[in-house]
Parts: sequence; C-alpha cells; structure tokens
Amino acid sequence: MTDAHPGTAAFAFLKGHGTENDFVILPDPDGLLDLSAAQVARLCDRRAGIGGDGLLRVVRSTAHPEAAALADRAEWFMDYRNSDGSIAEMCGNGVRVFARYLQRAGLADAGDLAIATRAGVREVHLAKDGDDGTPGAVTVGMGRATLPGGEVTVTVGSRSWPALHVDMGNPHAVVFVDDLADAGDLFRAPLVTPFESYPAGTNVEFVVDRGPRHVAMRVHERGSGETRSCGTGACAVMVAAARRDGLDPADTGRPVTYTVDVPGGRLVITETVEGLIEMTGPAVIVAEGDFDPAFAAAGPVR
Ligand SMILES: N[C@@H](CCC[C@H](N)C(=O)O)C(=O)O
Repeated sequence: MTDAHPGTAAFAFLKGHGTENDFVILPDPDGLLDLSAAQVARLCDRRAGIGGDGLLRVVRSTAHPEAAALADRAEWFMDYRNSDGSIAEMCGNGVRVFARYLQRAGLADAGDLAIATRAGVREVHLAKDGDDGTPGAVTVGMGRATLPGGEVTVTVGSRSWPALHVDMGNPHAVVFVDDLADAGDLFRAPLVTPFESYPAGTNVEFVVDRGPRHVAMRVHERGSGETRSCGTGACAVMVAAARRDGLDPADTGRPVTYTVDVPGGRLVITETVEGLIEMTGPAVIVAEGDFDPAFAAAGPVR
C-alpha cells in the first residue's frame, strides 16, 4: 500500500451506518491508498480492527481509474468493499452514508448531489436536519432493477425455495418465506443454484409480508455474511414483492411504494412509472478518529 500521508504515522477514519449496515469510512481524496483485500478485512474486523460490514473509500472521481469517465457528472467516487475485502458494484446503504460523510466534511451541501459508483452515477438527496438535530433522511436514485429470468433455487439445510433473480447493479436472489426464522442462523451462505446464474456469487434476501405493500426481510450478503440491512437488497425485495402482487408501474401508470423492514430499521422504496427505483432511509456518522500508529504500522494503514 502506498503512503497516503507521507511523514505521518496515522490518518483519519470514520464509522457510520445506514439502518445498522455499518461501514468504515476512509477519506482518501487523492486516491493514494492501494488497499489489499487482506487490509480491508482487517479494518472491518470487529475484534482486531474498527469493524464494519464493509468499507467506503472516499476518492475524487478524477483520482480513480474506474471513475475518471464519470468525473464530469460526479465529483466523488464510492470505492466500496465488502468486509472480506472483495469488491462490489454497488451498496445502497453505503451510498447514503457516503453522502452524509460528504455533507459533514463540508464537501457537499444538504440538497442534491451525485456520487459515482461502480454501477454508475447515483443521484442523492439529503433532506435538512430536524429542528431537534435529528439527521434528515437520505434518498437515493438506485437506477433500474433488471430481472434476468431463469429458474433459481435457494437452499438452506434441508429446505429449498424458488427465488427471483433481481439485479440492482449487484446480484440478488429474493425468496418469499413463511417466517424469517426459516432461513436459520445464516452463519453460512445459502446455496443458490444454478451456479451459472450468479458467476460472481450473490446476495440472498428472505422476505415475509407485514401488510399491504409492507414487507420484512433478512439478508445474507455476498462478502459480508448476514447483515442488519442491505439497501440494494431491499430494492430487489421491493421489486420482487410488487411483481408478485401484480404491481408494475409501467403497466398501471402509477408509482408504487413499499415499506421494507430490515433487522436494523426501515427503508421506504418507490418504483416510478419510468421504472426508476428510489430508496429513502437514515444515514448516520457515529464516530471519527485516527488510527493508532502501532496499528497503522502493522499494515492496514500506513
Ligand atoms: N450492503 C449493501 C450491499 C453491499 C454489496 C454486497 N454485499 C455485494 O457483494 O453485492 C447495500 O446496502 O446495498
């Protein structure tokens, strides 16, 4: 890894979450850090590191080869990594937290901004904070869901269910179950077949109904295990539930909104008549600090 701050032994990190999907945030505006998977995993380790479901590296789009082409539309690139160090295309909770960081750091105003991701540019709206200081909700344009089709089966232990393949920039398999406990402890990734449907692995969502246009879910995330929330997963669930319920805005000419409860909170998701998905939820910065020089010298950050 290159030295982000020559001559200094430590540099800053922040910790944030969106519906308890939590992230280590690494400001690296000039793109000087070259993080290995092992280094990301150590930073996300809940015992030996800061701890998180993933990592958000904050880089100027002009300073990152994957985002340079988007720099005229979005100043900042969200370099998202899962907690095992693997790279993912998109993180819906992460992009809200990323926007909150930009606002807090004075790099964006409350209002509208665009963020570059590996899945393309995402438009974000930061609502004003409440009079009592409660952080305003964050709405993200999540783009279109695509349904690649094909029969997919999810298996946990001796139980199997048919699943819907939904792509939100990253892959999802959505399963409707009778009870969220049916998914078991989710200590291991569910088996998803055929493997060819997901050559790079997948996130798996288990869903139950809570009421009209109101569902609840658990998720096993590719590269992170079971988490308390997944924004792209909640969008995939919304689309799967709407199609199951016979609601397609392209046919009805009316937008449709679902409430999606996750173990860590609540997300509200709308599909517009144009087929665009908008997700609204909280984004919270909980801490910031500097790495201890000894921890930094051991490798994860230098
Ligand atoms: N938690 C995220 C999704 C993060 C990426 C995912 N684990 C993958 O590998 O695709 C979200 O909020 O969307």
